[in-house]
Amino acid sequence: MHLSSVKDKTATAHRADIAALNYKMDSEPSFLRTLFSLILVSSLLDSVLSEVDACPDTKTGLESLLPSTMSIQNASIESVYGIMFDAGSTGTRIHIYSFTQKYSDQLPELEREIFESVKPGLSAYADLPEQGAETIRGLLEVAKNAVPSSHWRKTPVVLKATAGLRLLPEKKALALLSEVKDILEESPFLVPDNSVSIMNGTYEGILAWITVNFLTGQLYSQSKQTVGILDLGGASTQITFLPQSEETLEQSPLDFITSFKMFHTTYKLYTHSYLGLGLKAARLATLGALGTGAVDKQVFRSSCLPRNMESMWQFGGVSYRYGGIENGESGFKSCYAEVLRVVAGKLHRVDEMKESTFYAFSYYYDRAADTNLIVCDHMEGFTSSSPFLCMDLSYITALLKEGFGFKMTTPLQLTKKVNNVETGWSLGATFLVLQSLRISN
Ligand SMILES: Nc1ccn([C@@H]2O[C@H](COP(=O)(O)OP(=O)(O)O)[C@@H](O)[C@H]2O)c(=O)n1
Ligand SMILES: [Ca+2]
Repeated sequence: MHLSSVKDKTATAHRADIAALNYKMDSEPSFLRTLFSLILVSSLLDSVLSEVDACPDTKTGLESLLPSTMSIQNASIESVYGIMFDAGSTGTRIHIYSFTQKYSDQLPELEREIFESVKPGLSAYADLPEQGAETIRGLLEVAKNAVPSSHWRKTPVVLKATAGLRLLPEKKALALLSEVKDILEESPFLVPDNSVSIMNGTYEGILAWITVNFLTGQLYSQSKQTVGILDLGGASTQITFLPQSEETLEQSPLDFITSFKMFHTTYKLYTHSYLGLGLKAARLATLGALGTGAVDKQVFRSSCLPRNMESMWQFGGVSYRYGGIENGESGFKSCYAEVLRVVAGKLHRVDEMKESTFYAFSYYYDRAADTNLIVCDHMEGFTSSSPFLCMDLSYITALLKEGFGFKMTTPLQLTKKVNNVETGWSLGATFLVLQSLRISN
């Protein structure tokens, strides 16, 4: 895979700040080393990279979404605000967006995003719904400071939960959502119908695709050379792209192809969310602990962990004991065999995916950015703060290579933000809310 790391810059940037660092992998262990040490190097060389215009054709400045005659600031145009909560399996985040829209037949222009987050996510409060909902209250204060009070009543606030709540028993998930709804209703913001819900995985992928293609200017461009997205969450993972070939449409299960209308255009997208293949769910699957609940005293072991390690780990409100295999196997080869079992036969692929460009974010980005050592074959050096590094990186490699079937030459761009705006489904979801309330086109 060719990897590029995308650096975010100001919203007025006129040129693409995409630094492409291409290289070829030869074997898995060196791939893993090169891949993740490369990302470290890219973050250290931030200032240098921002000067590199490796993809001069890609416009990422928000101004580039509008013709130059329309990007002149007009003080008489009022800002419109939208508040979106992303209740993910590992944390809850608030995104407060402000937009202007000068002409009703044009895309809205994103002025700014304010972002804040808390950990753990709502699903960690499965048995304490009131306490879980309290985490929302603090984030709402951020919104009150960000949105002028004259706009509070007309600014919609919506919370969408993803895989963490999808995996909880329905009763517990509904109790959490009901407490959250009460807190939103106490706020001064506009609370639309169905403002608190568990989002369907299909939407998660489509809305992230809308976000990334909006931010990279593809939705405005006539050529619509869109990019695909790969989102790796804690509990689920999504892939979405706009198929160009008839074969893809023919070879895909019906529920992988969805037509979606936004900004007066209908997009027929390939999208799927794999529940249970998020990074943290994959840890449980690798350890053989998925679906076991809290098993007292049982230690789940893996060759992806340092031999002498034994510790506790919490996910979704459940604690698990885990450790390495003392006097047993350890290192990349055996670890890779373990994670391969987690992805084997679980993912649908089409040939076109290998030829497309994908933006990969969330854990694809975070775990790469965390990496500052050669992993797997040097686990003795692991600190207790990152015991899962070898397992996670091996899983990401297996998922991309053996799961989705990406070739060495498939370009993947690791992103956290584009133009200082978070990648992910929240911005697309906010467009949908504004559209349904007829606040935007
Ligand atoms: N705005 C956001 C939201 C999540 N993330 C990343 O997404 C990963 C966790 O995914 P998640 O908690 O949303 O899990 P899911 O509910 O999507 O499975 C972590 O790597 C987060 O840092 C992000 O980078 N930016
Ligand atoms: Ca997510």
